[in-house]
Amino acid sequence: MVLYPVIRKLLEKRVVLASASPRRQEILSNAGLRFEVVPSRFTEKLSKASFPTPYAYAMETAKQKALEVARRMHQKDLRAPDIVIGADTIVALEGLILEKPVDKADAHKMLSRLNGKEHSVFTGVAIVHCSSQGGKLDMDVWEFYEETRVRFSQLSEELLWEYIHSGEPMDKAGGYGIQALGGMLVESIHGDFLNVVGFPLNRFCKKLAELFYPPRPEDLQREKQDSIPAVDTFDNPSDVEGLGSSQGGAQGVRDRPWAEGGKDTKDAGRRPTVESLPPTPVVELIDGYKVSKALFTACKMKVFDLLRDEGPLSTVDIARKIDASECGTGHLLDICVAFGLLDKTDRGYSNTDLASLYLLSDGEYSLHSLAVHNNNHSWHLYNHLESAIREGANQHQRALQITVDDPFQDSFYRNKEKKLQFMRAMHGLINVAARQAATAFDLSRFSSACDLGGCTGALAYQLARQYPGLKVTVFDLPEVVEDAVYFQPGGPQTGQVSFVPGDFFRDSLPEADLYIVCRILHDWSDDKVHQLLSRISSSCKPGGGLLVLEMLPGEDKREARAAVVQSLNMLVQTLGRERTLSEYRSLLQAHGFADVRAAYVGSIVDAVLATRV
Ligand SMILES: Cc1cn([C@H]2C[C@H](O)[C@@H](COP(=O)(O)OP(=O)(O)OP(=O)(O)O)O2)c(=O)[nH]c1=O
Repeated sequence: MVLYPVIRKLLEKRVVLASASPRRQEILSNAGLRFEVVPSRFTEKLSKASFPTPYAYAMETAKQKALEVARRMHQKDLRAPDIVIGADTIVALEGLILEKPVDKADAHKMLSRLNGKEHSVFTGVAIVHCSSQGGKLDMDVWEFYEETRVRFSQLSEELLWEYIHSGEPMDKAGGYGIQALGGMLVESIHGDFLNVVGFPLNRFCKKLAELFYPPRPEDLQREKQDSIPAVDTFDNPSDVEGLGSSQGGAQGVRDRPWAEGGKDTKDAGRRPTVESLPPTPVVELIDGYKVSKALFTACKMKVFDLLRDEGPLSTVDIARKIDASECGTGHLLDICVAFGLLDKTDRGYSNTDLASLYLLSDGEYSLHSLAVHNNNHSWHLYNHLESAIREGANQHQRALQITVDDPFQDSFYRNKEKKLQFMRAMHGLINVAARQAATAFDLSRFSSACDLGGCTGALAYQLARQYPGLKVTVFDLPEVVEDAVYFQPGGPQTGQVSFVPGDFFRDSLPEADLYIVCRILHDWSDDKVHQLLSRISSSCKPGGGLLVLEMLPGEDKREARAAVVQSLNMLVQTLGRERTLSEYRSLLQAHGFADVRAAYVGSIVDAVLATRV
């Protein structure tokens, strides 16, 4: 039986499971999927320390497993499969990632760690859609993860060893198999059981549904928010052709790279009525600014730092320490709990993992300064959004009484304090995206790179970490370079990175095999972008590369929410806008670059790589 038409859609495709795991094979074939099994040869050796979260590591490993198989099959057959599915399951406990034990002693170490405690099992899944033209392989990747919480009973040493001697732990993440003898170790589980066994089938079906079929308004009403749409939602004779039909899918639509939103002729002209539309999304949209402002305020008042240093704390204690009213503090804390930033127990409030990772003022992936910058700067500009829309121009003059020819020199860097705030904000943001940006393409053929407008060097250090043979020059304004030293991380890669002060519109660019512009082109008007590209093009040798890291909105601008929001932000704050892949392709080709390729890697930047002819 094929339960879901989304699975049935895949029956028409050549689908490959890039996994040797017998559990994954069983789960997918039980669901009615037909596929070939080609185990991946990707060795699971990514540096765990370079990932902000355990699930980011699992997703990247899953992606690399699938990409390896797609490339190998394409090379061998000159015909890649249509779809390659990769997965990686890990166990995470107190910031530690546990994979398969290497021997019995290792299994014992892992099981002892898990003993009597709750841990998370994450499975990262990558669905790679392949197409080839003229022998060249194009791949779009769709990634997601699922988390299941599992609690172990308190187990005796004797029982642990007996279990280890059964041999079951050896090929399983965390050293146990919940589906067999290991089930006896487990006291409770919260979440998808199959996710623990190696494949989150339910979430997989939902993802496929998202990729193929945009929901219709009446379906939103009929289904629970997070449910798999009912069969008749899909069984529509005018539905999309399937994965293979969306030529260059990810180029056009990123959130659903392979769907053809709005093409469903049966729905054309249908209007949602008040009775059929759930009001919640609109109310949530209206309330969005209240939540943002609460988050900014909690950051500004350093609530998360306080709880890291002294938590758990009660409302009264927090109010006293942040010098605020008890009633106001209570509201602020409640909002943080409701949005998953704080936990509340009998002992008081404490940071969740999310807050510890992103909202402390000094964490590696801290977005604290970004929140403060939004509060202190962007917020004022957005008060004049209507004027920005009417005039099609930024609002520095109205909001801050500043005439802006150059948003950086005239506004963001207008005094030392503002400059450092902006640098800190960008540093956190780029750090979060840097790993995915650095590995979106294999850059190992380049021996030198120049990151134009590379600010604190966040991307440069990550590139150095990923490519030990690469020398990276960060080229930025003198006032930025003078303070970049405050952001230098420790570690051997610092020797690969150097800073050169200069203005990329005026001064000669450092020599490099690869030029990089990360979130730079979107700041500028088309004229300025042409100027800059022309300067890069003159400096770049034939065969050299240009890597553009920007968000890529869908061609029809309805998709890729984060990108369209960011484009609006560019209007309000700068002289530029986000551009689509085809716009970048034309720009790059006009300046002597060819072989323009795109990788859709994340919500902060996507990547476009081109070669100088
Ligand atoms: C926690 C747990 C994991 N596992 C398994 C699922 C995965 O097969 C394995 C984790 O290893 P993975 O590296 O995710 O997968 P794999 O090596 O088996 O296969 P491949 O890399 O070729 O895709 O652990 C269970 O079977 N039961 C469990 O309870």
